Amino acid sequence: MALISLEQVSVAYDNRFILEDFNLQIEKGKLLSLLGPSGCGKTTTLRLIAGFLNAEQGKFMFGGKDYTNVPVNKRNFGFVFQSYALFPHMSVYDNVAFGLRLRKMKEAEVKQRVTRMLEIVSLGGFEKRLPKALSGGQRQRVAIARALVIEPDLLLFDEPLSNLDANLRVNMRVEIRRIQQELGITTVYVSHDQEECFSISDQVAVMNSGKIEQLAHPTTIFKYPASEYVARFIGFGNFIAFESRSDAGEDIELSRGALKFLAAKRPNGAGNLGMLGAIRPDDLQLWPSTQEAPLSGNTLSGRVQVSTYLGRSYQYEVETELGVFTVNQEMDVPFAQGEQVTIYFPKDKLVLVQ
Ligand SMILES: Nc1ncnc2c1ncn2[C@@H]1O[C@H](COP(=O)(O)OP(=O)(O)OP(=O)(O)O)[C@@H](O)[C@H]1O
Repeated sequence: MALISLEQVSVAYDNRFILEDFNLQIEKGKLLSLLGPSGCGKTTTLRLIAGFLNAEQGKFMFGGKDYTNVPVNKRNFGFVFQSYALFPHMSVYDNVAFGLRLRKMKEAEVKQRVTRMLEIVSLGGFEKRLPKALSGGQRQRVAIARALVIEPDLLLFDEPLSNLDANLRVNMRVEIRRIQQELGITTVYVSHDQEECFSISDQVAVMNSGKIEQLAHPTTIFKYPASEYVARFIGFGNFIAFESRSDAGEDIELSRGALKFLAAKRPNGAGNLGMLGAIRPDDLQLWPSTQEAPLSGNTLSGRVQVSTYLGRSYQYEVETELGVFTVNQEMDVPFAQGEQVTIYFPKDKLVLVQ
């Protein structure tokens, strides 16, 4: 049974629905991310779960109990926000101890818990420091320790890493995942950063205008986006609108005018619905048109319009009779502008979406 269940929830601001008939289930001990562009309703969903916001309609079930009208202070949930919101005049120790003292816990136990939690977030020895004497990453770890020390039934993160620089973000997300798994704590994590969500989640819910477009394991979303929206959001930069499709054993035969293409069926037989083909720029390869592509698969003739150097690879904009394709390719000797090329892509990299 799911630990969290949002059932047919609707939330409106100023008579405008932000979430409508919204459903979401999360299993105990899992980390689920809400991923989507700015304004799609991620924070609203999190605030609803936290209890900062009331739904117009629908139910929020937690551990089999109706939590819809349970006030914030009666929900034993921990929060970590984008701005760490530490108490500036309190030491690291007192910041972390705050929630326990509020619960009137005995000082001996407070000490035991705070010490253990500071060890978990690798801040043992920092007890007496004030927040202003800490780095951004250390402050965020104090915020995480403060949220965890109350042993919450649920942990809620809202863009917790967006104020940190790139290297620290990567380290911190590993840290968050490690702590979450070590303590087996159910977590909802909001971010608009795809890589961040994919790297730490058991499940990712991709949101679009207050609806979940796809909810699945990160690898499933990465390989098999369910819709054009999800495909675009996670970097499938090339699309072909097919005119016909037919079953051909292991494959699906597709056509657009006189051009024929093949898509591999998905291993579990599911998905690959629709007539719109999506391919990542990294999954296309270019060959000089004078050479034959060495592998069997899909090909399309084109001409290099623009070539840009990305460091590890080159990015090409290639003009074809089906529009402009973006190709990322690692190579020592790049294709020149105006060069005639063949675009090649294997059938298992062509994904059909709706
Ligand atoms: N208090 C409010 N009053 C009116 N409209 C609001 C309020 N809070 C949010 N909204 C609107 O609700 C929509 C969803 O906002 P929400 O904060 O949930 O988006 P988000 O996906 O978290 O975006 P971001 O990544 O920018 O934080 C937006 O269009 C926003 O303008």
